[in-house]
Amino acid sequence: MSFISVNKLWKQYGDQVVLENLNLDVEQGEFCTLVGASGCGKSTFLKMLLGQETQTRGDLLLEGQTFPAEPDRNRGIVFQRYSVFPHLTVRQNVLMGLELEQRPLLGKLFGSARKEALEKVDDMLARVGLTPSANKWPHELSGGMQQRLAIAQSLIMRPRVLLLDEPFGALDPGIRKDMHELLLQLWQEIGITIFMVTHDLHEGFYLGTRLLVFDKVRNDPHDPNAYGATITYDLPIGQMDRSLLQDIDQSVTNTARHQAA
Ligand SMILES: Nc1ncnc2c1ncn2[C@@H]1O[C@H](COP(=O)(O)OP(=O)(O)OP(=O)(O)O)[C@@H](O)[C@H]1O
Repeated sequence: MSFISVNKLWKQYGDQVVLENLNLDVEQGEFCTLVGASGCGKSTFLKMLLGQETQTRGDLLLEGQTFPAEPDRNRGIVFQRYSVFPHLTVRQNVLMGLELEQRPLLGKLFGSARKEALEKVDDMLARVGLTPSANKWPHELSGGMQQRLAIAQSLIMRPRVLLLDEPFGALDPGIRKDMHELLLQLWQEIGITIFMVTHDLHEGFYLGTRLLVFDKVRNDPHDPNAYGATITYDLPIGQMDRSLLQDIDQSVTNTARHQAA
């Protein structure tokens, strides 16, 4: 049995078919990168993995069981735009998840429970290089630091699956590179399963162990909503040659042009 199984999965919004017939088996610890033309349903797929959206048809299974219909601690997500709380310091931002989990009503920990939680928080801040900024407010951080905080906030909950929706899309190239190294290091240390959407095929190729290409194989010019995207390539990275990368780039660009027409 696979860690995550996707069987004949479809997603429709009204008359619009967004995703059609997705089939996928993912093992624990895999790092899947998702690429595809804008509007091909990559974020929608992440939302289904998160439990924020439900499929129209088909199965989405976590260890053979239907995915929980609500976001829970199994899954953490980081978006392109910073999702941290502006009124909490860096340390409080990371602590909050633990407090809400252990004291859902009060949202506060005391005594030894708080001390223990703060040790975990400080360890996580050290991992993402934010120890010197622990008492700062989010607005005092750079974009890269805010994304590191968002990642720390997700990872402190020890999710089994980390979902990343273009997490580095808004960052400068130099900072992006640093974030790549940090993410690879955390992924190796923690052994978490990652799904990451990116617009940058080369980023997807560099970071993942497996590249999933979302694309439309069917197009009706008179009814652009009639068909959805599916997974057209599912490739173990490392066994791919440059010409295949160019083919994928071309195919994704063609779909983007179709959609824009
Ligand atoms: N809640 C919703 N209600 C109706 N339509 C939606 C909803 N969410 C997404 N869509 C539509 O589903 C399609 C896929 O959107 P989605 O955001 O998943 O694409 P994407 O591949 O992630 O795009 P991008 O790369 O631009 O972020 C789009 O046409 C979008 O308008």
